Amino acid sequence: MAITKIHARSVYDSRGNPTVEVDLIDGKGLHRAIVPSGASTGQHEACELRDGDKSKWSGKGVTKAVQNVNEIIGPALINEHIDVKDQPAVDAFLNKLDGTSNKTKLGANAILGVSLAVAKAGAAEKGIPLYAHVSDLAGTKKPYVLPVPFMNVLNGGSHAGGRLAFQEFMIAPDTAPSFTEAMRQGSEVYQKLKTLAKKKYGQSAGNVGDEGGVAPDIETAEEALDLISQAIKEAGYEGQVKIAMDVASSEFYKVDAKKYDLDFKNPNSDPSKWITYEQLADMYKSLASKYPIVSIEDPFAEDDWEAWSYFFKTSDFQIVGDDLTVTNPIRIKKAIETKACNALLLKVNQIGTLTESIQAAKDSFEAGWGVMVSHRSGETEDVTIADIVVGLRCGQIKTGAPCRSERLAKLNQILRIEEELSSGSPSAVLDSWDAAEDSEVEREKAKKAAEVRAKAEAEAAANKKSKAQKIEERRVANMRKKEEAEDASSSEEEDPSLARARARQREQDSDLKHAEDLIGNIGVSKNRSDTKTVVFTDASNPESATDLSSLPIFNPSSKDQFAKLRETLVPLLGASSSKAHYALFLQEFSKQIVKDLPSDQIKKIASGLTTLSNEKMKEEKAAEKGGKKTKAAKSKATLVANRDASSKADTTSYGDLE
Ligand SMILES: C=C(OP(=O)(O)O)C(=O)O
Repeated sequence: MAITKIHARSVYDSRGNPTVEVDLIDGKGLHRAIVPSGASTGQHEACELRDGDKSKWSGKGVTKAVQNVNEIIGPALINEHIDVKDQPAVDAFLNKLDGTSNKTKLGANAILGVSLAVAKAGAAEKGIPLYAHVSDLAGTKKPYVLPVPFMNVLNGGSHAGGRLAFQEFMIAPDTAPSFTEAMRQGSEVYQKLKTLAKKKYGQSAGNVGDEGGVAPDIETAEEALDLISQAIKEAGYEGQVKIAMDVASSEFYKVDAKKYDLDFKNPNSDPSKWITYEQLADMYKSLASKYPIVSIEDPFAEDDWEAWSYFFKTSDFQIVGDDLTVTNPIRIKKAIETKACNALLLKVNQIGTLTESIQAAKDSFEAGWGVMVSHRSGETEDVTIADIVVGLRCGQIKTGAPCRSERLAKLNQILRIEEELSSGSPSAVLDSWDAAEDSEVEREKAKKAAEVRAKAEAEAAANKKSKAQKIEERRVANMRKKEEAEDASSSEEEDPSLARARARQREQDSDLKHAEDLIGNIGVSKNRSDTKTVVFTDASNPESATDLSSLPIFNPSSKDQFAKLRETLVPLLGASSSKAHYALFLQEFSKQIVKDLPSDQIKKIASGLTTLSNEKMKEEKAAEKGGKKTKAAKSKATLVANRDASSKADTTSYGDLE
């Protein structure tokens, strides 16, 4: 469909600064994109063209970039007649038109606005959602992966006042069973945090920073992490909601001294307190040993490569490159080669076109890295990154706190996508710390597990059959005995009806005995209508029958009594955990013992099992791989939904919990 018009204008971002908005019109209608803008920008980012005229908007005007779209890019692109579905051709044309390596001639903000508007036009022409179009462009696997939202709930650094040097403290609800549920957990923790911050630091601590997080005037990372940990605990998500940090350390790196200044917002900062990268690395490790930190972004400055490689060698969590890699395939290549980090922060405006952003993600995946799609601190109502994170199957997004509409716009869009993909039912977490590219491995694992399960079930069925056969054999043998007995009694001239009754009784006794031998020695109460009575009979001493239900241990009512019951049963049952049929036994057992509970209680139990399973899987993976890739995989979260014909969420891995 031919583009008939491309028009740009200057609008405002969430900080009240001008930014570029592009409208593209074709036969399908209007397709609009608005460009975001960073504050802690990396030196190596593509050029954001600002007017620089201090008399207007303090030099932040974008009238030149707008003009470039309206007078150069728009007419040239319309004239070129490139198919809007062919994003690589469009973006290659835009780059050629600019002709510089960093988009300094036309401006990355001008180019990106057009690139994203074209992507929306391409999706509209195909009649599919933008995330599906992005997925087609990138050639990503299915099922789709909904991301874990890394929510920046406490703002510091260049995004807030106060003395705190580290820029972002995020919560990651990575064990939630769906994106919807992750949002609930995040929002509950956030509200708790706000209350706690105000209580501890006064009313103004509830004021929010650029990305919607609270911004109390605190000085150290420990203080921030203590506050967040307490909020997680009070919200009831201890052990479930994790923490991530974006240190944005380029902001406080002293290039000449080669040191980091944690007091960088103080104009009279004391140079004797600036620290080396080794000291900063020790600080991160010590924090990670105290708090559930799963991911650290920009721990070192953008060109302090030595520090990155040093840290990567000796740490065990996700290390994300932002200012270091700037979504630029050349810098990503260098980071891969020097083993500087294991995840990419993907910001579309750092590189300036959708095609190059897709390439950056693909290069990262290929190296076994994680990819976290990111907003900028200066944002707008544009939600394109929500579709990009789903289309690229990254599994992680950071787009601020669950507060301020420019942040929630993206999160709300993912809620809509989740609803669309799962037709209204919550999609399942297949593996909350599994990387998107690892899902293949997981599927293989699940297939193997299903085969093992099927084999065990077949064996169990075969065993059952042979027991039934044995009982039948016994029955036939008894019949024979009965006939012999009848023959004998008739020879003794016994009353035939008496002889038959005696033989029948013998047969019944014999059947019961054999059934006990075969099935085990737990007998069901003779009073079958009272299901609570359970009689245990010792096979070696049939006279000694015990009514288990009469024992006080099996009749608990207080918390302590239930604890006692648990302490008694867990080691008794757990002693068989290595046996072949234990897992099968537990599947049925757990279903039966919860079936009378209300659904919300069952859900809680299932969620506890999911958390346990995720932790186990992490351990297993770490044991299996034992190497660097595990770090990235550990910190990648996936909420997976399947866009098949029925649009149902893929919950296959939860079969066992159903
Ligand atoms: C989102 C961030 O902030 P900014 O947009 O200011 O770079 C970041 O540093 O990751």
